[in-house]
Amino acid sequence: MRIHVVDHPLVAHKLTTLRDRRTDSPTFRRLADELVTLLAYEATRDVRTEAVDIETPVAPTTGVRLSHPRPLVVPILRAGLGMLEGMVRLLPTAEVGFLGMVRNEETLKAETYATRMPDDLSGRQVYVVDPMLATGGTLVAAIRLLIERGADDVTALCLLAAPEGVEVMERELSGLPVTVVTAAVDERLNADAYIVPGLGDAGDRLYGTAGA
Ligand SMILES: O=P(O)(O)OC[C@H]1O[C@H](OP(=O)(O)OP(=O)(O)O)[C@H](O)[C@@H]1O
Ligand SMILES: O=c1cc[nH]c(=O)[nH]1
Ligand SMILES: [Mg+2]
Repeated sequence: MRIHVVDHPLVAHKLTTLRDRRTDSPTFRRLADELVTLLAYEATRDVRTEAVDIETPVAPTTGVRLSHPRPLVVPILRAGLGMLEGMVRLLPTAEVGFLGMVRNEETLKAETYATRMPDDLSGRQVYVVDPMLATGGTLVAAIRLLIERGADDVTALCLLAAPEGVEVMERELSGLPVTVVTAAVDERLNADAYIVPGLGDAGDRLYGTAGA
């Protein structure tokens, strides 16, 4: 497994506002969307392409286009939905699959409540989007499922990661074709397995359900 931390002043600027507890849900959603675009630019560096012959108004030439089979983008519901639009804006021909997963806040185990994507992912490049990599339980389970279905290249885009979660991913997904792209690796997890300093509960902040 490889990890890539996107080190860019615009990413750091937007992430700081995202972390700020005073940032309201509409602004949080907009910033998450903008950050995905910046992360996706890095994350799609190895997206598969093929040569294509075209004619410009001036001359014939050979360019590139995304190759078949199309990449699959998988948001992990609920919070991952906040990253979907930004991702498909950059990869408009991508297919989209869905994984509904929630972390049981007592056991910290990821529970899957919805799966809607192709059964056969043989030879597919997959981009998983989920803002938070905390204990790593959710992403490890999601990526195992994708690889069991045949995906041969999985990139996870996260807004924030905890070092504990990165370590779990490295151990559990060792030797597998997996890359994690994130805007930052924070200090640690707290006793409730929330990322410190983090940004709180990403789903609640995206959808205005804090304290609900
Ligand atoms: O790395 P982990 O310890 O597994 O935690 C990370 C998961 O927690 C959050 O989702 P949550 O369970 O809050 O669900 P939600 O998106 O519906 O709010 C987040 O979006 C990840 O999916
Ligand atoms: O800090 C965290 C940890 C898990 N899920 C979140 O939304 N935030
Ligand atoms: Mg949540």
